[in-house]
Amino acid sequence: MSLNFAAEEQVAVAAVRRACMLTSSVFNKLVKNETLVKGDKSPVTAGDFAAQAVVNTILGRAFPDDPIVGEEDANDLRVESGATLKNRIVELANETLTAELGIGEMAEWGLGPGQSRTADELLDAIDRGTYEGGRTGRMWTLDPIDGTKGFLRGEQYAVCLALIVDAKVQLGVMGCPNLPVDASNPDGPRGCIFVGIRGHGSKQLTMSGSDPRPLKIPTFADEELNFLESVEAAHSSHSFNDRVAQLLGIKRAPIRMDSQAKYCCLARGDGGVYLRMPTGVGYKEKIWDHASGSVLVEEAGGVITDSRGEPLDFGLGRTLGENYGVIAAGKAAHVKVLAAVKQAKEEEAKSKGNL
Ligand SMILES: Nc1ncnc2c1ncn2[C@@H]1O[C@H](COP(=O)(O)O)[C@@H](O)[C@H]1OP(=O)(O)O
Ligand SMILES: [Mg+2]
Ligand SMILES: [Mg+2]
Ligand SMILES: [Mg+2]
Repeated sequence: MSLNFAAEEQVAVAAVRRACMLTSSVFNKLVKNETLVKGDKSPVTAGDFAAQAVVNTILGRAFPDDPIVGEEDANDLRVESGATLKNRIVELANETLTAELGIGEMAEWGLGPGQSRTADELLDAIDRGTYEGGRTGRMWTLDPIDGTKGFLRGEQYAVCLALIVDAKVQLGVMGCPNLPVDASNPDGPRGCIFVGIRGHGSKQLTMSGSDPRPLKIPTFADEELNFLESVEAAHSSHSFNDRVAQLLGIKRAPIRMDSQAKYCCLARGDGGVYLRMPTGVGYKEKIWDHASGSVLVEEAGGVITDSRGEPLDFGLGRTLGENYGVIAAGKAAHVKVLAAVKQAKEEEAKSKGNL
């Protein structure tokens, strides 16, 4: 029987839950000077930094020897021009770390009333996330807000945390504060946590980490299949997906959603295929954008590969290396989608050759 990572699961769920409390509460209060534009033109908010500070503080206390590959770093907060944003992040992170949640996590992990950290401690916690990754050993990977653009629009985003051991994802935990608990009731209650543990299945929990519901990807009839795809056309090619859908005879419209919430929706059967093809040259997918989603999907009975049918390699460092896209689906659907993707790629290559 494989390890069940019970201690890691407990810590990761607690950390993700606290980070989700933070991001939900900050959303309504964000003001203009609480968002920066990073070097790659993507936005980052006080919520991203503060959520990374909270999760890394908790991981640092519970597993002090584990390195972390996190999306954000504190460089922009250590300079004079970042002082206002830094103060806001310290305030938000401490509000969250000291909250009294009435569960048995608190003293042991340095959480709860009276457990405020200094600004330096919190910036250092953010910078615990600068690990380079690699092929061997244990490491965590964190996206404190995946789908920042969705977060800013008040739509879908996810707090994503995964444990990787020797380049294999063993545990993935995702918090989706805005995701309907039940897709068939889109106006009903929102907010859920998803957990995948290698060899032990996938489940959906409430936002407080209770009431586990096992997840299994259903087998879709061909006419029921549909795509889960990015909202942002710059992140993944909509036109390529349309061609693949056409080749497969798919009639249902795609579900467009930001973030790894798409993997959560795939794992519980809200949609049948996650397809993400590169839009242009240069962008490399990051390990924190796929690690937790990949184990969730696999443990719900699905398959995840690149567009050549090769497994994603989490041992290359902070990125997944050269970008061949991502296909995730239930077993039977994956075979069909992979074949259609190959055909669409051949067509594309031919039409480029003929130009
Ligand atoms: N040019 C890009 N191509 C693909 N993905 C990107 C690009 N820029 C940012 N991302 C990341 O894509 C993910 C969102 O993808 P999706 O389109 O599936 O919602 C996020 O992780 C986002 O980072 P971030 O975590 O900063 O939001
Ligand atoms: Mg980002
Ligand atoms: Mg991301
Ligand atoms: Mg992010």
